Amino acid sequence: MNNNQNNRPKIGVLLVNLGTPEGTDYWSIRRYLSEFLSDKRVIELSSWLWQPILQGFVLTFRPRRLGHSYKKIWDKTKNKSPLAVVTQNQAETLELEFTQQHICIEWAMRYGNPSIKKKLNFLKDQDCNHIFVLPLYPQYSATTTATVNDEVFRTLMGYRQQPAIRTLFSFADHPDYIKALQHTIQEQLQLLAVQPERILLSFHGLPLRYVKAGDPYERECQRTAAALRAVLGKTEQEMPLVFQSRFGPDKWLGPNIADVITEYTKQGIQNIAVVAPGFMADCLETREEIDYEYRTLFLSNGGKEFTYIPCINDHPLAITLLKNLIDQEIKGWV
Ligand SMILES: C=CC1=C(C)c2cc3[nH]c(cc4nc(cc5[nH]c(cc1n2)c(C)c5CCC(=O)O)C(CCC(=O)O)=C4C)c(C)c3C=C
Ligand SMILES: [Fe+2]
Ligand SMILES: [Fe+2]
Repeated sequence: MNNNQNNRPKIGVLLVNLGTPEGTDYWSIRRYLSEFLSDKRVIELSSWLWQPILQGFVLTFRPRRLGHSYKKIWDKTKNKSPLAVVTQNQAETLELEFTQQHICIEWAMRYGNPSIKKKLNFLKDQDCNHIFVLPLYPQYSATTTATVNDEVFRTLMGYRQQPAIRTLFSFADHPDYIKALQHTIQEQLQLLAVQPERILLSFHGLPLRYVKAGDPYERECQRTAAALRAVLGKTEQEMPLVFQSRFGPDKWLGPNIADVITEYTKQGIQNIAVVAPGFMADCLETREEIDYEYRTLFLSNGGKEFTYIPCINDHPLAITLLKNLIDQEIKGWV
């Protein structure tokens, strides 16, 4: 029963990230990948074609290989994946910023747990009749932001009394986001005896056909890259935009980070840094793929210094960014 039926808004905020397995064992990873890769926003193929490949081939072999990768980065103290640890920290730290205003801050994962449905039900039980959904993706893509919104509205289909909802398109060049990135980059560079010859801005890739069909993600990444170069005073050559995490046989957005790194080593470039501005939290794609796989690739091809610059995670400037995004979006409700 909603005790808050009058006009007085009670506000809930739901931070949503991608999702991650609950363990490093075969079945935990299989469950997670099966939900993720069955999402038609993510894999745009007919189910007749894709499900037999997914269930028969991908989910037979990939979970075992991924299990080894997740084990390398697993948070052993909390027995959780870093993506879950950081997202929870972000929400809990943010909550402290809003105690005066009685705004409920919750976090959810698009795939796996805690689910969007569970957290929306929780906010409903707290009488939140105004909910701001904040997908933790700085750059919009239908494969990430839109599928969060889909899931939110699918859940609301089961509500007789629906809350007012706001969503966020993106924050690709929001000044507070750029400031948080600028700070983490400069902080890491200050620790280095010799400055890198290149700082790669590495973003999660996307199949090229999605971009050709109208997904604005590539432009969104370019906006972030341009804003970062401007504040750091770097050229495109010094700070190139690259894409990582290719999956499947499709042609993906380029340039691919592995090709760029290999080319650098051929040119005799010996000192590089990599930052992944598209990720709000360190995860498999940064800690394992960049900091381990691409480091190994660079060093084994003759590179000398490889610096991985962490994501903004729960740095105070990341919390300021999230706080300001919330303040900006709930205006008119308070
Ligand atoms: C066609 C497949 C995929 C698309 C499209 C895609 C887009 C996309 N993903 C992220 C962020 C993350 N992806 C992560 C892992 C991951 N991504 C895919 C596939 C696609 N992603 C797979 C199969 C996996 C699992 C790992 C693997 O099998 O290689 C993660 C990390 C999760 C973790 O547990 O740490 C993130 C984060 C974005 C931003 C994006 C679109 C731009
Ligand atoms: Fe700092
Ligand atoms: Fe992905």
